[in-house]
Amino acid sequence: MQHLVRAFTERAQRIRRRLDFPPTPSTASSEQGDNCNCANATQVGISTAIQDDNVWSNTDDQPRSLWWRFKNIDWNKTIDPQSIKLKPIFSPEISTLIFLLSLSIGYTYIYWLLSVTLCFTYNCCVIPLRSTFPYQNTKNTVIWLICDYVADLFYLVDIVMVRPRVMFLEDGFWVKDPRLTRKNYMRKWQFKMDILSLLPLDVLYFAYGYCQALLRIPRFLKIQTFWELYNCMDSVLSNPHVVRIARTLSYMLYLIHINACAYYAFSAWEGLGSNGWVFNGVGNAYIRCFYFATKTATSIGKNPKPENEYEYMFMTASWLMGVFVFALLIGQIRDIITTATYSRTEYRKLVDETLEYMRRLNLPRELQERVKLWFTFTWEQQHTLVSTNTSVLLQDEGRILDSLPIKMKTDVAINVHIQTLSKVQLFHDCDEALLRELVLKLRPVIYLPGDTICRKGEVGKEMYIVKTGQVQVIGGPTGDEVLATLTEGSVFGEISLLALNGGNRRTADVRSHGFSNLFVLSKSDLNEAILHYPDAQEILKKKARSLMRKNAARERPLTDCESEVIKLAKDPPLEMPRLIKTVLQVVSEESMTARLLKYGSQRRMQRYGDKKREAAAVGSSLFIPAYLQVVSANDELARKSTAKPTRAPRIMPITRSNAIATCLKKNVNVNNNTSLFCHERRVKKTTSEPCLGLRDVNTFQCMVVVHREMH
Ligand SMILES: Nc1ncnc2c1ncn2[C@@H]1O[C@@H]2COP(=O)(O)O[C@H]2[C@H]1O
Repeated sequence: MQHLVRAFTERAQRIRRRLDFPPTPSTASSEQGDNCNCANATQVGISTAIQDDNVWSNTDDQPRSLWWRFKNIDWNKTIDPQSIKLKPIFSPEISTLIFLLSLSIGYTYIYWLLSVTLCFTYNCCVIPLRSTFPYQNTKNTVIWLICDYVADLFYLVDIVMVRPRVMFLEDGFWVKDPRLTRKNYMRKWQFKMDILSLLPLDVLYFAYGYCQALLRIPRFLKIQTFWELYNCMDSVLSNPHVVRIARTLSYMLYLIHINACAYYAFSAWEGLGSNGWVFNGVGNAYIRCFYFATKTATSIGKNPKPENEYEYMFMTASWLMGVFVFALLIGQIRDIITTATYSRTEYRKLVDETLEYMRRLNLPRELQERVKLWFTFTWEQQHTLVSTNTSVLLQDEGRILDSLPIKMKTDVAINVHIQTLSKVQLFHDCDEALLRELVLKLRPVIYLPGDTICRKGEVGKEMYIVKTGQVQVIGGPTGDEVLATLTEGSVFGEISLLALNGGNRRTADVRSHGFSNLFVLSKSDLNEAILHYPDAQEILKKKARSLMRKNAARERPLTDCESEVIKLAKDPPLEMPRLIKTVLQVVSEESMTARLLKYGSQRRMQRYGDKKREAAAVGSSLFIPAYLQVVSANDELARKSTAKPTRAPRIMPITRSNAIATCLKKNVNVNNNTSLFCHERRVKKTTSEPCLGLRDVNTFQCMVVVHREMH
């Protein structure tokens, strides 16, 4: 049961991990076999790791024995040095076996490096210690020798089975062929050093005795593995500064360790306690000597005074090491910490400067508090300073990403914002290329509760996407009605940007409801991006038009007939040429010639004839709606379109009673039973809504068309 529970937990964790790394658009292409290119190498690595994961953790959920796992190791498989993700060790069995098994699985490569590095560290620390301090004696020699040879075994396995199988890059491609990887390893300097590191000088034990640990000094040559481990950890851990500090500290500690060993060796050579400078042999020798070495290396002082030239030389060398090497290492640690805390330091500086500036100007306390709140919230949300005139990826850390190729930068941006962008309906329907183009232009901005994001009537210069939080669109006849509450993934501010309202003015107030995190897209960026994507333009426009219609309906209550003014369209009908008038005078009005001249074509003649008959039936003039425009007194949009008719017909809802009132004003004889109609074909071209003529009892949509061509 326990095994099953563990297996399920691991599976859930694996799936969660995969969800944490949603595939970027480029992933798919990068997972295609061996011929992947360099840029996608990391993704290949990760995907390999995921596949390899299955070997290790029973895809069919059957508990596997260690023996089964061992049997199924593909010893010819190459190791991907990129797939070095640290994974929890999910097999609690004997750790050495895990290391052995891990040889066949790329992603545990880092564990292998760790184990070889531990052996290397053991050798580095123990060889000088045993050579100087009297810690090896005949009683414990066997234990020391066992430890030595276990470490040597790891070295050997590494040289024979691991190193020759590590993949390498050639001409931008990963080489996986085991023969080539072996050759590549044997060509390298590392191979020579590794072979030398296993030089069996231990055979000289027979001549000089088992306590000559110094004979193992070639084991130091395995230092490459130590460096490789740190490099891997640097790229694997989310906080590489810790690794860097650890590495620098380990150098410092090792220097002190060597110094302590040297001090003891010196003291033993001169005779323990033979003068005031040497170690007096009291207490734990290693701790006392380490203490002495630390004081000297860090130049803290209060060291015993040297009494002969050799001691002076020793102290001088120790102090020099303290001044140069330690100063260098401590400087490195300072740099690492400065880099790690750069963002926070910059943030603090900016906050302090801003608050100081506001204090100097004696700005209201409330405003100062709001600014402070904004800084705090922004920091908590983004852990970076948001510059208001640069894009998402051109902020602090983004500036560093600037050196990346644009495609990679887009991948990073998409990954960072994938959750929000996937909720934007607009991007669902649009071309993926547009999304990639837009994502680099998005700029994050935070609003506090109650902040006005845009005001009705302002010139619209930006469009917004809600990342988190809620914003309210305020409008309606009274101007304080909440028209809509927009949540994550909603887009607003596009109407004025696309100039769909006949101008570039905002059509509503938009206010932040709580704390809201938005993406801003400037007009120029939007225009530049959608220029080549007419579909996206159309989607945006369609959405904007539907919003405008909704707002117009809201702002013009159906019962309010008084607010509507009716006037004749400005453009006079085209005048008939004089020659045609003359001909018409001489031919009969009912003749075909006269009718053709009047209507232009037989089709039009027939159509107009039908309409005329229908109009005559209700005693009205022809094409009432075509000559009229209904303008709401408070509808700015409609007034604008009167001044400058657009090519697309404008369609506005009015009540049936209004339509009748309009007709009566124009001396058009209609009553409640009258069926009104307009130029159906034109209306249908631009809308799928039913056009005028519905015999609805109370209200109906009267499509009033204002279009030059209609006259
Ligand atoms: N009824 C509505 N529902 C949702 N959003 C709206 C509504 N009316 C206006 N908006 C949005 O509010 C924005 C205000 O600025 P714009 O006019 O540029 O674009 C507007 C629309 O994006």
